[in-house]
Amino acid sequence: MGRPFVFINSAMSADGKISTRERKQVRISGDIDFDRMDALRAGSDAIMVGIGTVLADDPSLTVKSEKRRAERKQAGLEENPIRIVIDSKARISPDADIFKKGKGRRIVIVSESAPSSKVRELGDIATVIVAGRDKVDLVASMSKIRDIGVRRLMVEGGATLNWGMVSSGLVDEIYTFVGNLLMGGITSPTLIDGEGFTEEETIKLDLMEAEKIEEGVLLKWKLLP
Ligand SMILES: NC(=O)C1=CN([C@@H]2O[C@H](COP(=O)(O)OP(=O)(O)OC[C@H]3O[C@@H](n4cnc5c(N)ncnc54)[C@H](OP(=O)(O)O)[C@@H]3O)[C@@H](O)[C@H]2O)C=CC1
Ligand SMILES: Nc1nc(O)c(N)c(N[C@@H]2O[C@H](COP(=O)(O)O)[C@@H](O)[C@H]2O)n1
Repeated sequence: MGRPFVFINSAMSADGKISTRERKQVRISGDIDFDRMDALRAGSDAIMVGIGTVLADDPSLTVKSEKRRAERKQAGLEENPIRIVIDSKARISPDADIFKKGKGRRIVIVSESAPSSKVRELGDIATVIVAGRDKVDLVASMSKIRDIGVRRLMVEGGATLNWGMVSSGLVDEIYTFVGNLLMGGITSPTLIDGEGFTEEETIKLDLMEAEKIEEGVLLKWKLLP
């Protein structure tokens, strides 16, 4: 029981947006920050994203460095951490890059409302976990993935999943690279969307680190209880 250590890693514009109003992947990080992200991936047991990110970006979530993949293999691990998608209605395509690129286990977490034919189809290429009735229950999901050995979980967004995780009290640390650009837009996704907190509910943070990287800054925050 319990849950893994959970951290969110994200890149955002100076005005707090993680993508533009087109909701497609935007290069915010430079090479150094992408490499830092790759090291975080390689050091995690699993990487998790929401279905919104899969539909928008079609990420592979693989470890890009050959050296890091080799080090994982030497340590008796799969080349890539487990890749997890939160997808209540099983909307992910079997042709998604998460399934096609790189070796390693894939998990799709669906709700009871997912069509059973699609769940069966996904069962051929991934482990399907059911948690929640209409929407994925994130608290139950964390417990289930902890039970299968995930101790360190990297969450790579997007905005709605970040909200779900933070508002459920499931996040320990947040790392944000703030890039030197402005995106604007009332509909552009921010680091954390969802319904938002009231003033009393806001979550206080402890700044662990602030480092200038290329033309931006990396901020590492710990969430306070
Ligand atoms: N700059 C960066 O670092 C990053 C940017 N992005 C950007 O973020 C955007 C995507 O974000 P967004 O559209 O918010 O999508 P998300 O990736 O956050 O996925 C959200 C979806 O997850 C599903 N979900 C299921 N259960 C839950 C739950 N309990 N809580 C929250 N979500 C749940 C919902 O779909 P359903 O009901 O169907 O299950 C929901 O719509 C894209 O524009 C992408 O480019 C993404 C990652 C990193
Ligand atoms: N750290 C970071 N910086 C950026 O500038 C970004 N746009 C992102 N996006 C994330 O990276 C995923 C792509 O992963 P693959 O290269 O396909 O493995 C994307 O889906 C976002 O999660 N991250």
